[in-house]
Amino acid sequence: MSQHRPGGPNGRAGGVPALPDLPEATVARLPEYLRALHNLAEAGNDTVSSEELAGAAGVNSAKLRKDLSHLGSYGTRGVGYDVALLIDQIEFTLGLTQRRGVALVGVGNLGHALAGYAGFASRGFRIAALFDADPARVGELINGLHVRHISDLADVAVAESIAIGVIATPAASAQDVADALVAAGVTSILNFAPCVLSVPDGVDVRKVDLAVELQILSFHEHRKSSLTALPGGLGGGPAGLVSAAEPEEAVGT
Ligand SMILES: NC(=O)c1ccc[n+]([C@@H]2O[C@H](COP(=O)([O-])OP(=O)(O)OC[C@H]3O[C@@H](n4cnc5c(N)ncnc54)[C@H](O)[C@@H]3O)[C@@H](O)[C@H]2O)c1
Repeated sequence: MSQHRPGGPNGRAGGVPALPDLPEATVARLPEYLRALHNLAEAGNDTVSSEELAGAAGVNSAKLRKDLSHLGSYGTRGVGYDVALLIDQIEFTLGLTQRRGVALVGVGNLGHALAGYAGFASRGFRIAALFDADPARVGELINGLHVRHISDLADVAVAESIAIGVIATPAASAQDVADALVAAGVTSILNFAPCVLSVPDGVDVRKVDLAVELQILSFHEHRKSSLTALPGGLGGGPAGLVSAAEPEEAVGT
């Protein structure tokens, strides 16, 4: 994933007290902690040690303690963290205590799968509107929502308090869709189209591209095979290739 965040999160919350800024890598790990905490709560755990929670979230415990200290959460020596309290703190920090309306634009192969996914609601998101430009798709009922024409976006965005727009159109249309979302007052965009979007300051864009993830894994496969092919194994290989590779944990932290 990549992120473009020109404006930063502070100072534009419109009446809501400004949250402390957090390192981007910490923000990216908070949802993992939250998922692990919900699992622990469902299994009947009231408290959790930093080691247990770190293991469940797949990070090291020192990093977890540092991340949670940004939230003012330090746990209790010998007891650990209060699971319910930590869930509240992370949900508050991530802004999940307020349900945010999501509009999905582009209801083709990918859009259908996203629109039909029940997991968003259980994690705090309501898909409130579906849009497409193809008249043949308009009116189709998916998961209780009728697909609307993209020309209705501005009106529906206001009526449904849309906060986040998801773009699942071909790349060629994605910038137009982003412009329409921004014009409709949407300030957060999740872009599945394989292209870079240009947006004004104050609009956050996150990009999801599974092909990029596969290409990164391909690089690691390629690198592993180049290392094992060398006499002596690790430490060899083309110098630039080996020195350019950093452990995933070290990136952006
Ligand atoms: N990020 C990922 O991992 C990932 C995975 C698969 C597909 N994709 C991307 O997702 C996008 C959608 O893929 P798909 O297979 O669902 O394509 P698709 O052709 O099946 O669906 C695209 C839909 O967008 C609609 N559309 C086109 N222009 C529009 C506009 N201006 N406004 C509203 N709707 C518009 C089309 O009518 C169509 O229904 C593509 O950009 C594709 O490259 C990304």
